[in-house]
Amino acid sequence: MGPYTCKECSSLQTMEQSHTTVISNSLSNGMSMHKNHFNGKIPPMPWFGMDIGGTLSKLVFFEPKDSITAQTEDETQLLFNVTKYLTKNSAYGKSGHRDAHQQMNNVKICNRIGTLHFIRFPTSEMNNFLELSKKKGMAASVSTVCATGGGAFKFEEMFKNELNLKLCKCDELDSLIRGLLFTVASNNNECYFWSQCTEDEQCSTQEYTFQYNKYPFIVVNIGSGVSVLAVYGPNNYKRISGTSIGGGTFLGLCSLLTGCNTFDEAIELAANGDNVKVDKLVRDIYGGSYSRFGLPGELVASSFGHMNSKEKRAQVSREDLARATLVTITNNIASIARMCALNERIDRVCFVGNFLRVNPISMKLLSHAMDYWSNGSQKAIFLNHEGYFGAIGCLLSFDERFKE
Ligand SMILES: Nc1ncnc2c1ncn2[C@@H]1O[C@H](COP(=O)(O)OP(=O)(O)OP(=O)(O)O)[C@@H](O)[C@H]1O
Ligand SMILES: CC(C)(CO)[C@@H](O)C(=O)NCCC(=O)O
Repeated sequence: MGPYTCKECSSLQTMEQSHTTVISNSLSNGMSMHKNHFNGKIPPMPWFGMDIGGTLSKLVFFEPKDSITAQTEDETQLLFNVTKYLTKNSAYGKSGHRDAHQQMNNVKICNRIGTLHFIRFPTSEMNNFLELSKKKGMAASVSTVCATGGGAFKFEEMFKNELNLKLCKCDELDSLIRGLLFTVASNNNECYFWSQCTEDEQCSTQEYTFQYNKYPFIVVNIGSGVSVLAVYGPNNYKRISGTSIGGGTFLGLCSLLTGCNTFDEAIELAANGDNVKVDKLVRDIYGGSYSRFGLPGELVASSFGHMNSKEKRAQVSREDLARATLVTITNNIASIARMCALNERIDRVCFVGNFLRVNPISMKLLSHAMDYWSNGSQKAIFLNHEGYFGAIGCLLSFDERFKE
């Protein structure tokens, strides 16, 4: 992960030519931060980081809360208008949402103290987002947007043509790791795990003190598709595996099988269904467990294995099908994560990505699978800002640009 991942941003490149002062590091994870004084100024606000994914676009907005005033009256007014629009609403247009519960206070970026606001909208609504940005004056007020995810490449021309905005492109996995390390370093209560996941009633979340400055660890990013990374240091990671069977697959298959229209609806259906009516279990084949190889009777032997029977098909509900789809996708991800962790000899596995949004069923399944098959040696860790690390890391790379 190089310091200059946003190489294409010409305005920032110009800024770099002015003199740079090293400031103290607000991250204690080894990523040193520097402040560039281009004529004594840092880039004009508002500051955004954007992660344009295959399904969802994530926008992180930095609202300054310190007493440092803007350089010009125009800047103050523009910032005021944008801040008011973004922070006084929690819905934007038809499909934009602000996740107020994830708001991060007292964050230090570019030596400014402020609040991070988290907004998401479907990437398929990009046209409407650009229209709204124009209408609300956001585009006019912003000089630079750091963007990551595949969409930073796919929509680059569109941003230029529609908003006259040049995207400062950052790599999505660099941004993910940078954002994750920063967030964990900034929030003591960012990480948690699920304990006692075999007993559904007793299964609950517990805060996890993640020693983020201790390496290595695995990151499994479950977005539309899945990327598995092994992180060996703040600037040292590799993408060790991936699968196309991810969050997009769950939503796609679930929509086909149940006719549901949204992710939240799919999860709600799954919460009220039973996969045992759809899946063939070990006990359906053995009459009990296959003890010789440690396969309990309740284990799914064959996902959707009952669905070849017309009789069984007549007995399943939409809820059962949604549950079976969720269990199938999640178990497959758990298997890949386990094998990766084993191969790399790493025991801490962080699961992130918006597939885990409002999705305790998958988190419990992942936790149980990691724990059970590793005899307790591998640990599944979850983070509160699940799907926003790419966008956070992207905003930070704005800051990182000011390295000497
Ligand atoms: N409101 C939502 N709308 C659509 N999908 C959602 C929503 N909330 C959660 N999801 C789930 O999150 C997944 C997208 O996650 P995420 O935003 O992390 O990935 P992405 O950046 O869009 O994808 P990729 O990284 O593969 O390009 C969806 O495939 C779906 O399973
Ligand atoms: C293509 C990306 C990296 C886009 O975020 C993601 O969707 C992904 O990792 N998909 C899985 C691709 C694979 O390894 O099979």
